[in-house]
Amino acid sequence: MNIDDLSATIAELDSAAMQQAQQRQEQLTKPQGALGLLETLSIQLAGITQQCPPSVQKPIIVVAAADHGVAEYGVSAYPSSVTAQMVANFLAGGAAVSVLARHVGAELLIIDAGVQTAITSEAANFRSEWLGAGTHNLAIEPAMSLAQAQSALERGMNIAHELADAGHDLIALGEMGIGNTTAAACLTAIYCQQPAAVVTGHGTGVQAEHYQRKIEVVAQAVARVGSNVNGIKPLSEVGGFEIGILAGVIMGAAQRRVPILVDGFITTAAALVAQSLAPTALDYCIAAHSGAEPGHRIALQQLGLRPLLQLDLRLGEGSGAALAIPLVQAACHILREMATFASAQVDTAL
Ligand SMILES: Cc1cc2ncn([C@H]3O[C@H](COP(=O)(O)O)[C@@H](O)[C@H]3O)c2cc1C
Ligand SMILES: O=C(O)c1cccnc1
Repeated sequence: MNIDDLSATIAELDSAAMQQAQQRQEQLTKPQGALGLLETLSIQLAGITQQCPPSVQKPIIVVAAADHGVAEYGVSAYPSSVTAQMVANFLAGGAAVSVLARHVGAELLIIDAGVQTAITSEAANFRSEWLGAGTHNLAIEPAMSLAQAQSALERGMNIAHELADAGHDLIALGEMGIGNTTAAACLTAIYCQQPAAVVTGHGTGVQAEHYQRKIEVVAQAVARVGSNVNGIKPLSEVGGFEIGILAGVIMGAAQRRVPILVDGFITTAAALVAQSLAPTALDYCIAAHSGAEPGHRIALQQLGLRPLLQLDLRLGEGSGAALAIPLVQAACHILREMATFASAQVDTAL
Protein backbone atom coordinates (compact mmCIF):
# COMPACT_ATOMS: atom_id res chain seq x y z
CA MET A 1 0.00 0.00 0.00
CA ASN A 2 1.45 3.30 -1.07
CA ILE A 3 -0.47 5.88 0.92
CA ASP A 4 0.45 8.63 -1.51
CA ASP A 5 -1.45 6.83 -4.25
CA LEU A 6 -4.50 5.79 -2.24
CA SER A 7 -6.73 8.56 -3.54
CA ALA A 8 -6.05 7.47 -7.09
CA THR A 9 -7.53 4.05 -6.29
CA ILE A 10 -10.89 5.46 -5.22
CA ALA A 11 -13.17 6.63 -8.02
CA GLU A 12 -15.45 9.63 -7.82
CA LEU A 13 -19.14 8.98 -7.35
CA ASP A 14 -20.97 8.17 -10.60
CA SER A 15 -22.53 11.47 -11.59
CA ALA A 16 -24.77 9.94 -14.28
CA ALA A 17 -26.35 7.52 -11.76
CA MET A 18 -26.76 10.40 -9.31
CA GLN A 19 -28.47 12.53 -11.91
CA GLN A 20 -30.79 9.66 -12.76
CA ALA A 21 -31.66 9.23 -9.07
CA GLN A 22 -32.24 12.97 -8.69
CA GLN A 23 -34.56 13.02 -11.71
CA ARG A 24 -36.46 9.99 -10.44
CA GLN A 25 -36.88 11.60 -7.00
CA GLU A 26 -38.47 14.58 -8.78
CA GLN A 27 -41.03 12.31 -10.46
CA LEU A 28 -42.15 10.42 -7.36
CA THR A 29 -45.53 11.12 -5.77
CA LYS A 30 -44.49 13.61 -3.08
CA PRO A 31 -43.78 17.33 -2.91
CA GLN A 32 -40.27 18.09 -4.21
CA GLY A 33 -37.65 17.28 -1.58
CA ALA A 34 -40.24 16.14 0.97
CA LEU A 35 -38.31 13.03 1.93
CA GLY A 36 -35.40 15.18 3.02
CA LEU A 37 -32.20 13.36 3.87
CA LEU A 38 -33.61 10.08 2.54
CA GLU A 39 -33.59 11.65 -0.92
CA THR A 40 -30.01 12.87 -0.56
CA LEU A 41 -29.06 9.44 0.71
CA SER A 42 -30.68 7.65 -2.24
CA ILE A 43 -28.77 9.88 -4.65
CA GLN A 44 -25.48 9.27 -2.82
CA LEU A 45 -26.14 5.50 -2.86
CA ALA A 46 -26.80 5.61 -6.60
CA GLY A 47 -23.50 7.43 -7.06
CA ILE A 48 -21.65 4.97 -4.85
CA THR A 49 -23.05 1.81 -6.41
CA GLN A 50 -23.46 3.09 -9.99
CA GLN A 51 -26.99 1.75 -9.85
CA CYS A 52 -30.29 3.56 -10.08
CA PRO A 53 -32.19 2.51 -8.08
CA PRO A 54 -29.51 1.24 -5.70
CA SER A 55 -30.11 -1.66 -3.31
CA VAL A 56 -28.73 -2.85 0.02
CA GLN A 57 -29.50 -6.50 0.69
CA LYS A 58 -26.50 -7.93 2.51
CA PRO A 59 -25.38 -5.50 5.20
CA ILE A 60 -22.63 -6.42 7.65
CA ILE A 61 -21.47 -4.75 10.86
CA VAL A 62 -17.71 -4.97 11.40
CA VAL A 63 -16.72 -4.53 15.05
CA ALA A 64 -12.98 -4.15 15.64
CA ALA A 65 -11.73 -4.53 19.21
CA ALA A 66 -8.42 -3.55 20.80
CA ASP A 67 -6.91 -2.37 24.04
CA HIS A 68 -5.29 0.95 24.84
CA GLY A 69 -2.22 1.46 27.03
CA VAL A 70 -3.49 4.88 28.05
CA ALA A 71 -6.19 3.15 30.12
CA GLU A 72 -3.52 2.76 32.83
CA TYR A 73 -3.97 6.50 33.48
CA GLY A 74 -7.55 6.04 34.63
CA VAL A 75 -9.14 7.74 31.59
CA SER A 76 -12.01 5.24 31.44
CA ALA A 77 -14.63 4.37 34.04
CA TYR A 78 -13.95 0.66 33.34
CA PRO A 79 -10.88 -1.59 33.38
CA SER A 80 -9.17 -2.87 30.21
CA SER A 81 -10.32 -6.40 31.04
CA VAL A 82 -13.80 -5.35 29.84
CA THR A 83 -12.60 -5.24 26.20
CA ALA A 84 -12.00 -9.00 26.00
CA GLN A 85 -15.07 -9.72 28.10
CA MET A 86 -17.23 -7.71 25.72
CA VAL A 87 -15.77 -9.53 22.72
CA ALA A 88 -16.99 -12.75 24.37
CA ASN A 89 -20.35 -11.07 24.88
CA PHE A 90 -20.50 -10.08 21.18
CA LEU A 91 -19.75 -13.64 20.16
CA ALA A 92 -22.33 -15.03 22.59
CA GLY A 93 -24.95 -12.68 21.11
CA GLY A 94 -25.68 -10.71 24.27
CA ALA A 95 -24.24 -7.25 23.57
CA ALA A 96 -26.29 -4.28 22.38
CA VAL A 97 -24.85 -4.55 18.88
CA SER A 98 -25.62 -8.29 18.82
CA VAL A 99 -29.27 -7.56 19.56
CA LEU A 100 -29.43 -4.69 17.07
CA ALA A 101 -27.71 -6.71 14.33
CA ARG A 102 -30.39 -9.38 14.71
CA HIS A 103 -33.08 -6.69 14.88
CA VAL A 104 -32.07 -5.19 11.53
CA GLY A 105 -31.07 -8.45 9.86
CA ALA A 106 -27.38 -7.65 9.49
CA GLU A 107 -24.44 -10.00 9.83
CA LEU A 108 -21.91 -9.23 12.54
CA LEU A 109 -18.15 -9.73 12.18
CA ILE A 110 -15.98 -9.40 15.28
CA ILE A 111 -12.28 -8.67 14.81
CA ASP A 112 -9.55 -8.91 17.44
CA ALA A 113 -7.35 -6.03 16.30
CA GLY A 114 -5.18 -6.12 19.43
CA VAL A 115 -6.91 -7.09 22.65
CA GLN A 116 -4.50 -7.38 25.59
CA THR A 117 -4.62 -11.18 25.64
CA ALA A 118 -5.21 -12.38 22.09
CA ILE A 119 -8.62 -13.93 21.69
CA THR A 120 -9.07 -17.43 20.34
CA SER A 121 -12.45 -18.43 19.01
CA GLU A 122 -13.71 -20.88 16.45
CA ALA A 123 -16.82 -18.77 15.86
CA ALA A 124 -17.56 -18.26 12.15
CA ASN A 125 -18.03 -14.53 12.71
CA PHE A 126 -14.72 -14.06 14.52
CA ARG A 127 -11.47 -13.05 12.88
CA SER A 128 -8.08 -12.42 14.43
CA GLU A 129 -6.09 -9.51 13.01
CA TRP A 130 -4.06 -9.14 16.18
CA LEU A 131 -1.51 -6.34 16.00
CA GLY A 132 -0.24 -6.43 19.57
CA ALA A 133 -1.22 -6.64 23.24
CA GLY A 134 -2.93 -3.27 23.19
CA THR A 135 -1.22 -0.01 22.26
CA HIS A 136 1.44 1.76 24.31
CA ASN A 137 0.36 4.66 26.49
CA LEU A 138 -0.19 7.46 23.97
CA ALA A 139 0.28 10.14 26.61
CA ILE A 140 3.98 9.39 26.88
CA GLU A 141 5.03 7.47 23.74
CA PRO A 142 3.77 6.51 20.28
CA ALA A 143 0.76 4.22 20.62
CA MET A 144 2.16 1.94 17.92
CA SER A 145 5.00 1.75 15.41
CA LEU A 146 4.61 3.12 11.90
CA ALA A 147 4.79 -0.49 10.68
CA GLN A 148 1.87 -1.45 12.91
CA ALA A 149 -0.14 1.55 11.71
CA GLN A 150 0.55 0.60 8.11
CA SER A 151 -0.36 -3.02 8.81
CA ALA A 152 -3.62 -2.02 10.51
CA LEU A 153 -4.65 0.01 7.47
CA GLU A 154 -3.71 -2.79 5.08
CA ARG A 155 -5.55 -5.42 7.10
CA GLY A 156 -8.63 -3.21 7.16
CA MET A 157 -8.50 -2.69 3.41
CA ASN A 158 -8.13 -6.44 2.84
CA ILE A 159 -11.11 -7.15 5.09
CA ALA A 160 -13.24 -4.71 3.09
CA HIS A 161 -12.21 -6.35 -0.17
CA GLU A 162 -13.09 -9.80 1.18
CA LEU A 163 -16.47 -8.56 2.39
CA ALA A 164 -17.16 -7.01 -1.01
CA ASP A 165 -16.15 -10.31 -2.67
CA ALA A 166 -18.64 -12.09 -0.38
CA GLY A 167 -21.40 -9.84 -1.71
CA HIS A 168 -21.78 -7.45 1.21
CA ASP A 169 -23.29 -4.26 -0.14
CA LEU A 170 -23.14 -2.14 3.02
CA ILE A 171 -20.45 -2.11 5.70
CA ALA A 172 -21.38 -0.64 9.07
CA LEU A 173 -18.51 0.14 11.43
CA GLY A 174 -18.29 -0.65 15.14
CA GLU A 175 -15.58 -0.85 17.80
CA MET A 176 -14.80 -1.98 21.31
CA GLY A 177 -11.79 -0.87 23.32
CA ILE A 178 -11.60 0.49 26.84
CA GLY A 179 -9.82 3.85 26.62
CA ASN A 180 -10.59 4.43 22.97
CA THR A 181 -12.54 7.66 23.44
CA THR A 182 -9.21 9.11 24.64
CA ALA A 183 -7.52 8.02 21.39
CA ALA A 184 -10.48 9.36 19.39
CA ALA A 185 -10.26 12.68 21.24
CA CYS A 186 -6.53 12.96 20.44
CA LEU A 187 -7.13 12.25 16.75
CA THR A 188 -10.02 14.71 16.66
CA ALA A 189 -7.90 17.38 18.39
CA ILE A 190 -5.15 16.90 15.80
CA TYR A 191 -7.27 16.67 12.64
CA CYS A 192 -9.79 19.33 13.65
CA GLN A 193 -7.22 21.63 15.31
CA GLN A 194 -9.28 21.89 18.47
CA PRO A 195 -8.14 22.11 22.10
CA ALA A 196 -8.33 19.00 24.28
CA ALA A 197 -11.07 20.41 26.50
CA VAL A 198 -13.37 20.88 23.49
CA VAL A 199 -13.05 17.39 22.01
CA THR A 200 -12.82 15.33 25.20
CA GLY A 201 -16.03 13.85 26.57
CA HIS A 202 -17.01 11.56 29.40
CA GLY A 203 -16.70 8.29 27.46
CA THR A 204 -17.99 5.43 29.62
CA GLY A 205 -18.74 7.98 32.35
CA VAL A 206 -15.56 9.43 33.84
CA GLN A 207 -16.45 12.30 36.14
CA ALA A 208 -14.91 15.11 38.17
CA GLU A 209 -11.16 14.80 38.68
CA HIS A 210 -10.97 11.73 36.43
CA TYR A 211 -12.53 13.75 33.62
CA GLN A 212 -10.07 16.60 34.22
CA ARG A 213 -7.27 14.04 34.13
CA LYS A 214 -8.58 12.71 30.81
CA ILE A 215 -8.49 16.22 29.31
CA GLU A 216 -4.92 16.65 30.56
CA VAL A 217 -3.91 13.32 29.06
CA VAL A 218 -5.32 14.33 25.67
CA ALA A 219 -3.57 17.71 25.90
CA GLN A 220 -0.31 16.01 26.88
CA ALA A 221 -0.50 13.57 23.97
CA VAL A 222 -1.29 16.28 21.43
CA ALA A 223 1.52 18.47 22.78
CA ARG A 224 3.89 15.51 22.57
CA VAL A 225 3.00 14.87 18.93
CA GLY A 226 2.76 18.52 17.83
CA SER A 227 0.22 20.00 15.44
CA ASN A 228 2.25 19.58 12.26
CA VAL A 229 1.66 15.89 11.76
CA ASN A 230 0.21 14.01 8.83
CA GLY A 231 0.23 10.76 6.84
CA ILE A 232 0.03 7.68 9.05
CA LYS A 233 1.75 9.48 11.93
CA PRO A 234 -1.37 10.59 13.85
CA LEU A 235 -2.63 6.98 13.81
CA SER A 236 0.69 5.61 15.03
CA GLU A 237 1.17 8.32 17.67
CA VAL A 238 -2.27 8.53 19.27
CA GLY A 239 -4.52 6.01 17.49
CA GLY A 240 -5.54 2.47 18.23
CA PHE A 241 -5.30 -0.85 16.44
CA GLU A 242 -9.09 -1.02 15.98
CA ILE A 243 -9.12 2.57 14.69
CA GLY A 244 -6.43 1.76 12.13
CA ILE A 245 -8.23 -1.32 10.91
CA LEU A 246 -11.50 0.61 10.61
CA ALA A 247 -9.82 3.42 8.67
CA GLY A 248 -8.52 0.71 6.33
CA VAL A 249 -12.00 -0.82 6.01
CA ILE A 250 -13.34 2.60 4.97
CA MET A 251 -10.71 3.02 2.25
CA GLY A 252 -11.07 -0.58 1.04
CA ALA A 253 -14.85 -0.30 0.89
CA ALA A 254 -14.57 2.96 -1.05
CA GLN A 255 -12.20 1.26 -3.53
CA ARG A 256 -14.92 -1.36 -4.07
CA ARG A 257 -17.80 1.15 -4.23
CA VAL A 258 -19.44 -0.27 -1.11
CA PRO A 259 -21.26 2.25 1.09
CA ILE A 260 -19.97 2.65 4.65
CA LEU A 261 -22.03 3.50 7.73
CA VAL A 262 -19.96 5.36 10.31
CA ASP A 263 -21.10 4.90 13.91
CA GLY A 264 -20.00 6.86 16.99
CA PHE A 265 -17.08 8.99 18.11
CA ILE A 266 -14.40 6.35 17.60
CA THR A 267 -15.41 5.16 14.13
CA THR A 268 -15.77 8.83 13.18
CA ALA A 269 -12.16 9.36 14.31
CA ALA A 270 -11.26 6.43 12.03
CA ALA A 271 -13.01 8.33 9.22
CA LEU A 272 -10.79 11.35 9.99
CA VAL A 273 -7.76 9.11 9.47
CA ALA A 274 -9.20 7.82 6.19
CA GLN A 275 -10.05 11.36 5.07
CA SER A 276 -6.50 12.54 5.59
CA LEU A 277 -5.06 9.60 3.63
CA ALA A 278 -7.70 9.43 0.88
CA PRO A 279 -10.19 12.33 0.90
CA THR A 280 -12.40 10.74 -1.79
CA ALA A 281 -13.15 7.83 0.57
CA LEU A 282 -15.48 10.18 2.43
CA ASP A 283 -17.86 10.28 -0.53
CA TYR A 284 -18.66 6.66 0.29
CA CYS A 285 -19.40 7.32 3.97
CA ILE A 286 -22.77 7.87 5.63
CA ALA A 287 -22.92 9.17 9.20
CA ALA A 288 -25.41 7.03 11.12
CA HIS A 289 -25.82 9.33 14.09
CA SER A 290 -24.50 12.17 16.15
CA GLY A 291 -24.02 11.11 19.74
CA ALA A 292 -23.33 12.57 23.15
CA GLU A 293 -19.55 12.93 22.84
CA PRO A 294 -18.72 16.56 21.98
CA GLY A 295 -15.85 15.50 19.71
CA HIS A 296 -18.21 13.38 17.64
CA ARG A 297 -20.10 16.44 16.38
CA ILE A 298 -16.87 18.31 15.69
CA ALA A 299 -15.41 15.41 13.73
CA LEU A 300 -18.60 15.01 11.68
CA GLN A 301 -18.42 18.68 10.74
CA GLN A 302 -14.81 18.30 9.66
CA LEU A 303 -15.82 15.29 7.55
CA GLY A 304 -18.76 17.15 6.04
CA LEU A 305 -21.12 14.36 7.04
CA ARG A 306 -24.69 14.98 8.11
CA PRO A 307 -25.88 12.40 10.67
CA LEU A 308 -29.14 10.54 10.07
CA LEU A 309 -30.07 10.03 13.72
CA GLN A 310 -29.74 11.93 16.98
CA LEU A 311 -30.43 9.59 19.89
CA ASP A 312 -27.86 10.76 22.47
CA LEU A 313 -26.11 7.43 22.06
CA ARG A 314 -22.73 7.04 23.73
CA LEU A 315 -22.10 3.36 23.37
CA GLY A 316 -20.19 2.67 20.19
CA GLU A 317 -20.00 -1.05 19.21
CA GLY A 318 -21.74 -0.10 15.96
CA SER A 319 -25.05 0.38 17.78
CA GLY A 320 -25.94 3.61 15.97
CA ALA A 321 -24.75 2.28 12.63
CA ALA A 322 -26.92 -0.81 13.10
CA LEU A 323 -29.96 1.36 13.77
CA ALA A 324 -29.33 3.36 10.59
CA ILE A 325 -29.22 0.30 8.31
CA PRO A 326 -33.03 0.23 7.82
CA LEU A 327 -32.91 3.95 6.90
CA VAL A 328 -30.36 3.26 4.19
CA GLN A 329 -32.52 0.43 2.92
CA ALA A 330 -35.62 2.65 3.11
CA ALA A 331 -33.89 5.23 0.90
CA CYS A 332 -33.30 2.49 -1.69
CA HIS A 333 -36.87 1.14 -1.50
CA ILE A 334 -38.33 4.60 -1.97
CA LEU A 335 -36.43 5.16 -5.17
CA ARG A 336 -37.27 1.68 -6.44
CA GLU A 337 -40.90 1.25 -5.40
CA MET A 338 -42.67 4.60 -5.17
CA ALA A 339 -45.10 5.47 -7.93
CA THR A 340 -44.43 8.46 -10.16
CA PHE A 341 -46.92 11.28 -10.73
CA ALA A 342 -47.46 9.84 -14.22
CA SER A 343 -47.89 6.18 -13.23
CA ALA A 344 -50.25 6.96 -10.35
CA GLN A 345 -52.02 9.74 -12.25
CA VAL A 346 -51.46 12.31 -9.54
CA ASP A 347 -51.50 15.97 -10.58
CA THR A 348 -48.17 17.78 -10.40
CA ALA A 349 -47.68 21.21 -8.77
CA LEU A 350 -49.74 24.22 -9.96
C1 LIG B 1 -19.58 -2.77 29.34
C2 LIG B 1 -19.17 -1.85 28.21
C3 LIG B 1 -19.64 -2.07 26.91
C4 LIG B 1 -19.27 -1.21 25.89
N1 LIG B 1 -19.57 -1.21 24.60
C5 LIG B 1 -18.99 -0.19 24.02
N2 LIG B 1 -18.29 0.53 24.90
C6 LIG B 1 -17.61 1.76 24.58
O1 LIG B 1 -16.85 2.26 25.66
C7 LIG B 1 -15.46 2.27 25.39
C8 LIG B 1 -14.93 3.66 25.27
O2 LIG B 1 -15.10 4.42 26.41
P1 LIG B 1 -13.85 4.80 27.35
O3 LIG B 1 -12.92 5.58 26.51
O4 LIG B 1 -14.46 5.62 28.45
O5 LIG B 1 -13.28 3.52 27.83
C9 LIG B 1 -15.29 1.53 24.11
O6 LIG B 1 -15.05 0.18 24.35
C10 LIG B 1 -16.60 1.74 23.42
O7 LIG B 1 -16.87 0.85 22.41
C11 LIG B 1 -18.44 -0.11 26.10
C12 LIG B 1 -17.95 0.12 27.39
C13 LIG B 1 -18.32 -0.74 28.45
C14 LIG B 1 -17.80 -0.48 29.83
O1 LIG C 1 -19.73 8.00 20.77
C1 LIG C 1 -19.38 6.85 20.96
O2 LIG C 1 -19.35 6.04 20.04
C2 LIG C 1 -18.96 6.40 22.34
C3 LIG C 1 -19.11 7.20 23.43
C4 LIG C 1 -18.73 6.74 24.67
C5 LIG C 1 -18.17 5.49 24.80
N1 LIG C 1 -18.01 4.73 23.74
C6 LIG C 1 -18.39 5.16 22.51
